[in-house]
Amino acid sequence: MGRLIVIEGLDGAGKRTLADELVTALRAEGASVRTLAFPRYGKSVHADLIHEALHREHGDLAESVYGMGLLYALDRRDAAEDIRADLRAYDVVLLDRYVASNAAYQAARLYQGADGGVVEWVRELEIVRFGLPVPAAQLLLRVPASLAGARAQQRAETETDRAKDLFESDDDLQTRCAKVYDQLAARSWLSHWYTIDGAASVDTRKLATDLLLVHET
Ligand SMILES: Nc1ncnc2c1ncn2[C@@H]1O[C@H](COP(=O)(O)OP(=O)(O)O)[C@@H](O)[C@H]1O
Ligand SMILES: Cc1cn([C@H]2C[C@H](O)[C@@H](COP(=O)(O)OP(=O)(O)O)O2)c(=O)[nH]c1=O
Repeated sequence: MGRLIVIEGLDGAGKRTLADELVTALRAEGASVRTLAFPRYGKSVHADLIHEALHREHGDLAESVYGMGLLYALDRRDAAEDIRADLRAYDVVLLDRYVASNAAYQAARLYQGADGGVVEWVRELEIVRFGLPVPAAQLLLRVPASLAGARAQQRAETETDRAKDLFESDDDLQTRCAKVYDQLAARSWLSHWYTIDGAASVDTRKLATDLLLVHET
């Protein structure tokens, strides 16, 4: 069995960039790696509905914290068998966002902390009820909300189809979300968290060797 490793952080933190660099570093160490990003836009009807709701379609759907949380969870539920198969076939399954994104964002939307009701609702729904695999380790790519916002803004201006969505446009939400992520990491929510300073340059070679020492899932 391989290791399920998750990258978490704010919109624009640099998760996708880190994932790309980490794949290269892990392969250089001889590991086989499979990557997947949530939400699975273009592959899951739930993810496509999320995208549309975050771009102001589907009436008041995006206003419902639990409704949106459920769509994210259903997208992952549909991917659970594939993740389990990948864990049997690869040394590392690297995910760009996973269950903790749902915990952090929905808690932030409700002005709750990591000890609040919605974080436990996410755990109960996704881990207990849907039986999603628990990550071997979670990486919090930590950057100030202002820097993540600036990077997301730059990306929106330079890449097509990356106009900021409802969550990305809400600076206060991102600031609260950063706090919930810190709390989840401090509580080792679901598993151990590595905190990475995303404002500095990341030593992906060292990170890769550390991750290969993590117990298999
Ligand atoms: N370490 C970094 N320094 C400067 N810019 C970065 C860094 N990491 C990512 N970026 C840029 O910031 C933007 C957001 O990065 P991305 O990896 O897409 O973030 P995320 O996946 O967390 O939303 C992209 O335009 C990317 O090129
Ligand atoms: C995966 C996931 C994302 N989110 C949020 C985080 C982001 O603000 C938003 C979209 O995810 P994101 O991966 O940032 O997509 P994009 O490619 O559009 O930047 O959804 C949740 O609230 N719960 C989840 O389970």
